[in-house]
Amino acid sequence: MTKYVDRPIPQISLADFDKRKDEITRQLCEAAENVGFFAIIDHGISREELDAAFSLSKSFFELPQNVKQTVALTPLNAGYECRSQVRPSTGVPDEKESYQLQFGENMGDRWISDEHLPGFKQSSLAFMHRLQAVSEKLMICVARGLGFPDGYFVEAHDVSRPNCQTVMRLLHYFEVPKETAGKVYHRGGVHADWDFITLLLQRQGQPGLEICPGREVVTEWAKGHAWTKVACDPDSIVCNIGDLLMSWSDDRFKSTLHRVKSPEDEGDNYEERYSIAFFNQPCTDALIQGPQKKYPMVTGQEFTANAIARNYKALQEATNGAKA
Ligand SMILES: O=C(O)CCC(=O)C(=O)O
Ligand SMILES: [Fe+2]
Repeated sequence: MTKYVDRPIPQISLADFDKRKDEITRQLCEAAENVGFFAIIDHGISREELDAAFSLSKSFFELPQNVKQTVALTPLNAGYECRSQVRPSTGVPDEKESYQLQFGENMGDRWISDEHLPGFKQSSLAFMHRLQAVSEKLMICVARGLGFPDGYFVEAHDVSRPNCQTVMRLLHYFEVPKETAGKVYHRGGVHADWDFITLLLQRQGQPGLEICPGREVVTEWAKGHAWTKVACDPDSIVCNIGDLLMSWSDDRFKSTLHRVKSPEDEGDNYEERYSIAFFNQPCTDALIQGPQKKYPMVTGQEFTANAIARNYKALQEATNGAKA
């Protein structure tokens, strides 16, 4: 049985943003320093827009496998993958499929064609811009909180530039058999995100996301630690700090371990699950260094490459360890 502990996940309203920037900055900094997760409400994206985005996602995942494979995942994190993401924490692929969409040149020819899904690219990009607009509000507050000019992080994540690396990820977790016969079906193994801030959208009645604050446990992938269930409210956007912002804030803001629970305990969600994650990533030439200069300056490209290499190394160690 998993150990659980109730930790409050702060809720932050973005209503009257222009008038309330300083108040929101205070709330956001407190959440980022202590929990690493918070939920935003009054973000301006309507229930209809959210429903439409999930319908679009479903229409993609319902395509035949050979059609989805026409946009197979590239090393630049664009395109479709199925049961291929292996987390260092588990050593086996997550029971899911996902489609990574980017604004910039990394996307190449990985958009599903209009022939298969008319208007998919246009509708997805329009929705990505809506999530970008919400992200930019958070970036302004983070900049204020860290003593940078308001536009500092917005410029570093400018999605109108071809070298932008921001990703919207459509996720579909497969149904898990109720009789697991001892097999653990990992949905989203324990990990921390390596981006700036992640925005996560969930569907009513499709829970599963759990967090484990305490960066010190990262090397053990939170095994044996107490988890907190994140409420599955379709009107709020769950946000978490990623490794990039942790580093860019000289470790003041915490990138938090999280997972999508493997259904195995009483009351777990065994049904299929859809979610949408929006990973704010810097332009490749953005220069990254915190106000106290705790870490050497790196470019956006170097930061992302280092994160991928670190993950790969951890994976090698985990899978070699499992074989030994
Ligand atoms: O689907 C979810 O709820 C979380 C997804 C996630 O953590 C990720 O893709 O990094
Ligand atoms: Fe994540």
